[in-house]
Amino acid sequence: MSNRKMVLAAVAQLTATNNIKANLDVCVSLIKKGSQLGAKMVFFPEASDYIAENKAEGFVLGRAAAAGGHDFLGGIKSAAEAYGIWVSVGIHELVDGVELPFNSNVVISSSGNIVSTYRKLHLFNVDIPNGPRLLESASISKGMEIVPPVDTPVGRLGSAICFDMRFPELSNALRSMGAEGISYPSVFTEKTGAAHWDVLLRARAIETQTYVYAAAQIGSHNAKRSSYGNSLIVDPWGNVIARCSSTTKPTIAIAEIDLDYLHSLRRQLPVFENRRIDVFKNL
Ligand SMILES: O=C(O)CNC(=O)[C@H](CS)NC(=O)CCC(=O)C(=O)O
Repeated sequence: MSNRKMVLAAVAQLTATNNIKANLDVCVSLIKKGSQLGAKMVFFPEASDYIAENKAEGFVLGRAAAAGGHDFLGGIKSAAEAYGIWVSVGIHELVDGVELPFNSNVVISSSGNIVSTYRKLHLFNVDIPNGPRLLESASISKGMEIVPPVDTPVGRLGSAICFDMRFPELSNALRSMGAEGISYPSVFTEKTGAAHWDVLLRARAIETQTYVYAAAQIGSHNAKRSSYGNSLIVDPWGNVIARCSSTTKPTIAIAEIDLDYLHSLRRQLPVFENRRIDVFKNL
Protein backbone atom coordinates (compact mmCIF):
# COMPACT_ATOMS: atom_id res chain seq x y z
CA MET A 1 0.00 0.00 0.00
CA SER A 2 2.10 2.91 1.21
CA ASN A 3 5.84 3.06 1.58
CA ARG A 4 5.80 4.82 4.92
CA LYS A 5 9.14 4.88 6.67
CA MET A 6 8.15 2.92 9.74
CA VAL A 7 10.71 1.65 12.19
CA LEU A 8 10.48 -0.29 15.42
CA ALA A 9 11.67 1.16 18.73
CA ALA A 10 11.97 -0.62 22.07
CA VAL A 11 11.81 0.59 25.67
CA ALA A 12 13.56 -1.54 28.28
CA GLN A 13 12.60 -2.08 31.91
CA LEU A 14 14.90 -3.43 34.61
CA THR A 15 15.91 -3.19 38.26
CA ALA A 16 19.45 -1.91 38.64
CA THR A 17 21.24 -2.60 41.92
CA ASN A 18 24.71 -1.79 43.25
CA ASN A 19 26.16 -4.59 41.07
CA ILE A 20 27.40 -2.81 37.93
CA LYS A 21 28.49 -6.00 36.16
CA ALA A 22 25.10 -7.64 36.71
CA ASN A 23 23.31 -4.49 35.50
CA LEU A 24 25.46 -4.45 32.36
CA ASP A 25 24.71 -8.13 31.67
CA VAL A 26 20.97 -7.42 31.89
CA CYS A 27 21.24 -4.44 29.52
CA VAL A 28 23.30 -6.41 27.00
CA SER A 29 20.73 -9.23 27.00
CA LEU A 30 17.96 -6.67 26.32
CA ILE A 31 19.99 -5.03 23.52
CA LYS A 32 20.27 -8.49 21.95
CA LYS A 33 16.55 -9.12 22.37
CA GLY A 34 15.61 -5.75 20.86
CA SER A 35 17.84 -6.37 17.91
CA GLN A 36 16.45 -9.89 17.38
CA LEU A 37 12.91 -8.48 17.40
CA GLY A 38 13.84 -5.98 14.69
CA ALA A 39 14.03 -2.76 16.72
CA LYS A 40 16.38 -0.11 15.35
CA MET A 41 16.80 1.63 18.71
CA VAL A 42 16.40 0.57 22.31
CA PHE A 43 15.89 2.99 25.21
CA PHE A 44 17.19 2.19 28.70
CA PRO A 45 16.23 3.79 32.04
CA GLU A 46 18.00 6.47 34.03
CA ALA A 47 20.87 5.16 36.17
CA SER A 48 21.01 1.80 34.39
CA ASP A 49 24.65 1.45 35.51
CA TYR A 50 23.82 1.36 39.22
CA ILE A 51 21.44 2.42 41.95
CA ALA A 52 23.32 3.02 45.17
CA GLU A 53 21.83 2.67 48.63
CA ASN A 54 23.42 5.89 49.87
CA LYS A 55 25.77 8.67 48.87
CA ALA A 56 28.90 6.91 50.15
CA GLU A 57 28.18 3.73 48.19
CA GLY A 58 27.37 5.82 45.10
CA PHE A 59 30.69 7.60 45.41
CA VAL A 60 32.60 4.29 45.48
CA LEU A 61 30.58 2.84 42.59
CA GLY A 62 31.13 5.93 40.46
CA ARG A 63 34.87 5.79 40.99
CA ALA A 64 34.95 2.02 40.29
CA ALA A 65 33.18 2.53 36.98
CA ALA A 66 35.48 5.39 36.03
CA ALA A 67 38.57 3.39 36.91
CA GLY A 68 37.55 0.85 34.27
CA GLY A 69 36.97 -1.93 36.77
CA HIS A 70 33.37 -2.07 35.63
CA ASP A 71 33.24 -0.31 32.31
CA PHE A 72 29.47 -0.09 31.98
CA LEU A 73 29.34 2.42 29.12
CA GLY A 74 32.10 0.60 27.21
CA GLY A 75 30.07 -2.60 27.49
CA ILE A 76 26.93 -0.89 26.17
CA LYS A 77 28.83 0.64 23.24
CA SER A 78 30.29 -2.76 22.29
CA ALA A 79 26.85 -4.38 22.47
CA ALA A 80 25.28 -1.62 20.32
CA GLU A 81 27.91 -2.28 17.69
CA ALA A 82 27.77 -6.08 17.99
CA TYR A 83 23.99 -6.17 17.59
CA GLY A 84 23.80 -3.23 15.13
CA ILE A 85 21.30 -1.21 17.12
CA TRP A 86 21.11 2.36 18.47
CA VAL A 87 20.89 2.83 22.23
CA SER A 88 19.86 5.56 24.65
CA VAL A 89 20.99 4.87 28.21
CA GLY A 90 21.03 6.67 31.54
CA ILE A 91 24.32 6.57 33.43
CA HIS A 92 26.31 8.36 36.11
CA GLU A 93 28.96 10.35 34.25
CA LEU A 94 32.13 11.36 36.05
CA VAL A 95 34.00 14.31 34.61
CA ASP A 96 37.59 15.25 35.49
CA GLY A 97 37.71 18.01 38.04
CA VAL A 98 34.03 17.73 39.04
CA GLU A 99 33.40 16.13 42.43
CA LEU A 100 29.96 14.59 41.86
CA PRO A 101 28.85 12.68 38.74
CA PHE A 102 26.31 14.05 36.30
CA ASN A 103 23.07 12.15 35.74
CA SER A 104 23.38 11.69 31.98
CA ASN A 105 21.40 10.34 29.03
CA VAL A 106 23.82 9.05 26.38
CA VAL A 107 22.83 8.27 22.78
CA ILE A 108 25.00 5.63 21.09
CA SER A 109 24.90 4.76 17.38
CA SER A 110 24.85 1.27 15.91
CA SER A 111 28.58 1.63 15.26
CA GLY A 112 29.12 2.00 18.99
CA ASN A 113 29.88 5.74 18.96
CA ILE A 114 28.48 8.31 21.38
CA VAL A 115 26.48 10.87 19.39
CA SER A 116 25.12 12.96 22.27
CA THR A 117 25.33 13.31 26.04
CA TYR A 118 22.69 15.22 27.96
CA ARG A 119 23.18 16.04 31.66
CA LYS A 120 20.02 16.23 33.76
CA LEU A 121 19.00 19.84 34.32
CA HIS A 122 16.34 19.47 37.02
CA LEU A 123 17.48 17.55 40.08
CA PHE A 124 14.88 15.72 42.17
CA ASN A 125 14.94 17.40 45.57
CA VAL A 126 11.65 16.57 47.25
CA ASP A 127 10.28 15.95 50.69
CA ILE A 128 6.73 14.58 50.67
CA PRO A 129 5.16 13.51 54.00
CA ASN A 130 5.33 9.67 54.16
CA GLY A 131 7.79 9.74 51.26
CA PRO A 132 9.39 10.04 48.86
CA ARG A 133 12.15 12.10 50.41
CA LEU A 134 15.12 12.43 48.09
CA LEU A 135 17.89 14.99 47.71
CA GLU A 136 19.44 14.28 44.33
CA SER A 137 21.66 17.37 44.47
CA ALA A 138 23.57 15.79 47.38
CA SER A 139 24.99 13.13 45.05
CA ILE A 140 24.66 14.55 41.51
CA SER A 141 26.06 17.63 39.72
CA LYS A 142 23.41 19.50 37.77
CA GLY A 143 23.67 19.94 34.02
CA MET A 144 23.80 23.42 32.55
CA GLU A 145 22.49 23.16 28.99
CA ILE A 146 19.89 21.88 26.57
CA VAL A 147 21.44 19.45 24.07
CA PRO A 148 20.26 19.81 20.44
CA PRO A 149 18.35 16.79 19.09
CA VAL A 150 20.35 14.30 17.00
CA ASP A 151 19.40 12.21 13.96
CA THR A 152 18.63 8.58 14.82
CA PRO A 153 16.72 5.75 13.11
CA VAL A 154 13.58 6.92 14.96
CA GLY A 155 14.00 10.48 13.71
CA ARG A 156 15.42 13.55 15.33
CA LEU A 157 15.73 12.74 19.03
CA GLY A 158 15.95 15.12 21.97
CA SER A 159 17.12 13.99 25.41
CA ALA A 160 15.77 14.71 28.87
CA ILE A 161 15.69 12.66 32.10
CA CYS A 162 12.99 11.61 34.60
CA PHE A 163 12.04 14.64 36.79
CA ASP A 164 12.66 16.86 33.71
CA MET A 165 9.26 15.66 32.43
CA ARG A 166 7.60 18.05 34.92
CA PHE A 167 9.12 21.06 33.12
CA PRO A 168 7.46 21.59 29.72
CA GLU A 169 9.82 24.44 28.85
CA LEU A 170 12.46 21.76 28.18
CA SER A 171 10.28 19.64 25.89
CA ASN A 172 9.12 22.79 24.08
CA ALA A 173 12.72 23.91 23.62
CA LEU A 174 13.62 20.50 22.18
CA ARG A 175 10.65 20.63 19.82
CA SER A 176 11.74 24.12 18.71
CA MET A 177 15.16 22.64 17.99
CA GLY A 178 13.58 20.05 15.68
CA ALA A 179 12.81 17.06 17.90
CA GLU A 180 10.52 14.35 16.52
CA GLY A 181 11.02 12.26 19.65
CA ILE A 182 12.03 12.97 23.25
CA SER A 183 13.44 10.40 25.65
CA TYR A 184 12.86 10.48 29.41
CA PRO A 185 14.86 7.62 30.95
CA SER A 186 13.54 7.37 34.50
CA VAL A 187 13.62 5.89 37.99
CA PHE A 188 10.21 7.14 39.12
CA THR A 189 8.96 6.69 42.65
CA GLU A 190 5.94 4.43 43.14
CA LYS A 191 3.87 7.13 44.80
CA THR A 192 4.41 9.89 42.23
CA GLY A 193 4.36 7.38 39.40
CA ALA A 194 0.87 6.13 40.24
CA ALA A 195 -0.43 9.69 40.24
CA HIS A 196 1.57 11.45 37.51
CA TRP A 197 3.61 9.18 35.20
CA ASP A 198 1.18 8.53 32.33
CA VAL A 199 -0.38 11.98 32.54
CA LEU A 200 2.89 13.90 32.34
CA LEU A 201 4.33 11.80 29.52
CA ARG A 202 1.15 11.92 27.46
CA ALA A 203 0.91 15.68 27.95
CA ARG A 204 4.50 16.21 26.82
CA ALA A 205 3.80 14.09 23.70
CA ILE A 206 0.53 15.85 22.88
CA GLU A 207 1.72 19.42 23.32
CA THR A 208 5.01 18.93 21.45
CA GLN A 209 3.54 16.45 18.92
CA THR A 210 6.51 14.15 19.31
CA TYR A 211 7.03 10.50 20.19
CA VAL A 212 7.93 10.13 23.87
CA TYR A 213 10.20 7.27 24.97
CA ALA A 214 10.14 6.66 28.72
CA ALA A 215 12.16 3.63 29.81
CA ALA A 216 11.91 3.17 33.56
CA GLN A 217 13.23 1.03 36.34
CA ILE A 218 10.88 -1.22 38.28
CA GLY A 219 10.78 -2.97 41.65
CA SER A 220 13.12 -3.06 44.57
CA HIS A 221 16.75 -1.85 44.13
CA ASN A 222 17.77 -2.15 47.76
CA ALA A 223 16.24 -2.06 51.23
CA LYS A 224 15.33 1.61 50.82
CA ARG A 225 14.08 2.07 47.28
CA SER A 226 11.68 0.66 44.78
CA SER A 227 10.39 2.09 41.52
CA TYR A 228 7.19 2.38 39.55
CA GLY A 229 8.10 0.74 36.21
CA ASN A 230 5.57 1.17 33.39
CA SER A 231 8.19 1.80 30.70
CA LEU A 232 6.26 3.16 27.77
CA ILE A 233 6.21 4.84 24.36
CA VAL A 234 3.63 7.54 23.58
CA ASP A 235 2.78 8.61 20.03
CA PRO A 236 2.30 12.28 19.02
CA TRP A 237 -1.48 11.96 19.42
CA GLY A 238 -1.02 10.92 23.04
CA ASN A 239 -1.74 7.21 22.69
CA VAL A 240 0.39 4.86 24.74
CA ILE A 241 1.59 2.52 21.99
CA ALA A 242 3.92 0.31 24.07
CA ARG A 243 4.05 -0.51 27.76
CA CYS A 244 6.22 -3.04 29.58
CA SER A 245 4.36 -5.57 31.70
CA SER A 246 4.36 -5.31 35.48
CA THR A 247 6.78 -8.22 35.80
CA THR A 248 9.93 -7.33 37.70
CA LYS A 249 11.96 -9.49 35.31
CA PRO A 250 14.00 -7.48 32.78
CA THR A 251 11.83 -6.90 29.73
CA ILE A 252 11.23 -4.73 26.67
CA ALA A 253 8.18 -3.43 24.81
CA ILE A 254 8.16 -2.51 21.14
CA ALA A 255 6.21 -0.06 18.97
CA GLU A 256 6.17 1.21 15.40
CA ILE A 257 7.40 4.75 14.89
CA ASP A 258 5.80 6.54 11.95
CA LEU A 259 7.29 9.93 11.14
CA ASP A 260 4.95 10.47 8.18
CA TYR A 261 2.07 10.23 10.63
CA LEU A 262 3.80 12.69 12.96
CA HIS A 263 4.27 15.26 10.21
CA SER A 264 0.73 14.88 8.84
CA LEU A 265 -0.61 15.37 12.36
CA ARG A 266 1.45 18.54 12.75
CA ARG A 267 -0.03 19.85 9.48
CA GLN A 268 -3.61 19.00 10.51
CA LEU A 269 -3.30 20.38 14.03
CA PRO A 270 -0.59 23.06 13.85
CA VAL A 271 -0.01 23.70 17.55
CA PHE A 272 3.46 25.13 17.26
CA GLU A 273 2.51 27.63 14.55
CA ASN A 274 -0.27 28.91 16.80
CA ARG A 275 1.96 29.67 19.75
CA ARG A 276 1.90 33.26 21.04
CA ILE A 277 5.59 33.72 21.50
CA ASP A 278 4.96 37.43 20.99
CA VAL A 279 3.14 37.38 24.35
CA PHE A 280 5.21 34.69 26.11
CA LYS A 281 8.59 36.13 25.15
CA ASN A 282 10.23 35.18 28.41
CA LEU A 283 9.45 31.50 27.92
O1 LIG B 1 19.24 8.18 42.28
C1 LIG B 1 19.61 7.47 41.33
O2 LIG B 1 20.57 6.69 41.41
C2 LIG B 1 18.86 7.56 40.04
N1 LIG B 1 18.09 8.74 39.91
C3 LIG B 1 16.84 8.87 40.35
O3 LIG B 1 16.26 7.97 40.92
C4 LIG B 1 16.16 10.19 40.13
C5 LIG B 1 16.75 11.18 41.09
S1 LIG B 1 16.56 10.75 42.79
N2 LIG B 1 14.75 10.06 40.27
C6 LIG B 1 13.88 10.97 39.85
O4 LIG B 1 14.21 11.99 39.25
C7 LIG B 1 12.43 10.62 40.17
C8 LIG B 1 11.43 11.67 39.74
C9 LIG B 1 10.07 11.34 40.24
O5 LIG B 1 9.80 10.26 40.74
C10 LIG B 1 9.02 12.36 40.12
O6 LIG B 1 9.21 13.39 39.42
O7 LIG B 1 7.94 12.16 40.70
